[in-house]
Amino acid sequence: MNQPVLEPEIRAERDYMDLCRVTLTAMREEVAAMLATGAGEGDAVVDKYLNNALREVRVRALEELADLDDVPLFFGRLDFPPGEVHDGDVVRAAGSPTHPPDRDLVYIGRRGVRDDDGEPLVIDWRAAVSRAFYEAAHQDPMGVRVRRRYGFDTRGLVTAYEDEALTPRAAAGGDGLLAAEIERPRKGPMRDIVATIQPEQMRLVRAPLGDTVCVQGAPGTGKTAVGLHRLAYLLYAERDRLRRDGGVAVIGPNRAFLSYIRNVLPALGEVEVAQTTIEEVTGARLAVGRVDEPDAARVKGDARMAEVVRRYLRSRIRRPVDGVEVKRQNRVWRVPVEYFAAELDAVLARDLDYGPGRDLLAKRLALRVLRRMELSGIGSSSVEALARDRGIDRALRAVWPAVNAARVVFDLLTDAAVLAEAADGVLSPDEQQVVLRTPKPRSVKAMTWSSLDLALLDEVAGRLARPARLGHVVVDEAQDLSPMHLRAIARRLAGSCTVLGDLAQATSPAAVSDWAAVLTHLDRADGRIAELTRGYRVPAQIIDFAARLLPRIAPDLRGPASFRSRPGALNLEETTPEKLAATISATCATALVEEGSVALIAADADLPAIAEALADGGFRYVVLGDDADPEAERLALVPVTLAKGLEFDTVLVVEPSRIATAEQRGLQRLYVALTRAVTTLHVIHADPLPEALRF
Ligand SMILES: Nc1ncnc2c1ncn2[C@@H]1O[C@H](COP(=O)(O)OP(=O)(O)OP(=O)(O)O)[C@@H](O)[C@H]1O
Repeated sequence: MNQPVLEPEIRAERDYMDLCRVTLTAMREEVAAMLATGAGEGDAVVDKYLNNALREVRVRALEELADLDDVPLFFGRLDFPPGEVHDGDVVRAAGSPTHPPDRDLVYIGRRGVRDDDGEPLVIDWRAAVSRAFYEAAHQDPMGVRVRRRYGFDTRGLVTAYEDEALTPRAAAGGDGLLAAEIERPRKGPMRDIVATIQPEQMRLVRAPLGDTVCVQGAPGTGKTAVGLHRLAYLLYAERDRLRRDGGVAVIGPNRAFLSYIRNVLPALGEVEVAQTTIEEVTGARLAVGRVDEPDAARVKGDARMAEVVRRYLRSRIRRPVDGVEVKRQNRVWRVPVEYFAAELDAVLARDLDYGPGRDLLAKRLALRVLRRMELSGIGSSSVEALARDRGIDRALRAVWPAVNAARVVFDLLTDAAVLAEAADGVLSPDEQQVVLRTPKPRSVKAMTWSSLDLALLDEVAGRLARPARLGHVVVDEAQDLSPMHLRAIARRLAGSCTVLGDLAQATSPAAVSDWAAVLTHLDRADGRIAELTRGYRVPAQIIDFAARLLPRIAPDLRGPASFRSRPGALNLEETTPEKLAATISATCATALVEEGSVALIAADADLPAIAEALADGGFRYVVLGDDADPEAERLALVPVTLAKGLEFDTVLVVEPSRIATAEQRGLQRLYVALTRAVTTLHVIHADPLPEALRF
């Protein structure tokens, strides 16, 4: 229900926002002063560690209290009958616009703001009382009488508000501010959506920490937004536990995407989240230098490769032919070969991974020596020290050699005999052939690595030593991960995860094509699969056009029901090869007149020529994937392989048929490209459109 704009009311709300900002600044200054003066710290020597910990907490608090000028400190208000909500949530601080005796007001914002006396000015959107802001409905008002949403200008100043009376008889409120928020021209990285999270999204955001949730959703249904907000919610609700379990991380498809989402969590006050890619997780600092052919990718990404690795490592273990000799205290202590063999059998019976098995064998041999020493009255050594003795090390090298993960992968992928021995009965001869690297790189150092090689490397490394664990992981664009990638994530999961993706956008040949299987590879088969069906980003005219590809790429999926309709949003511009460059230039020029971000998406191979033509025409742009700052120019040239997860106000997709034929899953790639636009899509082509798109 739209209220006429009452100037005094808006002024009062602005004043209140100012008060909140001043209070936040004071909170921050107080922490900064304590940090500077060392207030509360103990003795510099005796309490060194405690002091350091206190300083770390204060530095983090400062980061969390960072104030972004154009981000409003509250975005909603709930009006309850007096006495209805917990006293500590109600705004009573001096300076609040009204202290009406007939109602309790609760302001909702990105983080809680309290005055000197601890009285709340703004309640965090994740607090229990805030739930009603998102979920109160006419059928179930949750005690709320009026829900107020605010509109802001680009500087974060209140310019409007929308009140919704939540009485059973009232008509449903309009979606005016939601539509305005979505259509607000894009500038820079992704924004948070706390002010307008929808009930179906909020149910996923607030899923308990123990729940693994897998969200399938068409383009623009808010999967990424839901994943990031769930992380913020979990950190609010279970921060200590998540810290204890190793922290949290977001795994995204590439650096361009991570750069795009980088501000969302900090804007919500969450600065402790690692944002990374699967290649960074698995790569042990090795970079990706090549892409596998589809046939090779399918085999390398298959979970059977884990068995190949296991067998290879097992084959390195040999029976002992000599006993063990340890020199200590001027004497030689011996473990006869038959006892050595017995220890080996005992360790093998435990079926441990390669690294822990090796450590255990060393310890058991050391214990045997130690017992002999103790029987002789010489017991000055520890098991740990003895396990590192040169004699034990020599014996282990002959029986259970230490291995290097990169070397193992190199041997498996470059030596047909080594692979055949490990993969016999697991991979067919054809499959073995397809993963072998020819010509063979000269050395491990000379090897270039694909994303799937790195997943293999991680599988080996994971059997040598357990990687650091994480309390919760959000995996975005998960439809592209292979079983081997998913195993690498599972290895690091101490708790649950949030899996986000769209099977229709799966472009990787090694991708798992159903969510139940994804959850099984993640070792979270009991995870819940949910679907988001309302599309927020893409207007109906564009999504309906793109959805023509669905029968070919994902026959079981439907396009989203778009939240918005924009007549004129879709423009098909057919031209001739001679006029293609001119058409592109003219469309870019028109698009740049409007406010907001503009992207040109084309097949990777076509982009350099298009870029050159645009440069000749005097256009300034950034090419995504270069080191250049993606926000340096309004026009971005996007190689289609980097478009996933991104969005722009206006998008030009150039020569769809060339995108469709550039790779095996080219139609899926095209579906991604066609669904990046928030307001307008221009499809520019001289070649005929792919058949599925023709009218
Ligand atoms: N409740 C909401 N309020 C405001 N904006 C929203 C809401 N939900 C989604 N959006 C906006 O819709 C756009 C798409 O969201 P998001 O990128 O999370 O979708 P996605 O499902 O991950 O898409 P893709 O499959 O293309 O990666 C973003 O601009 C996001 O801010």
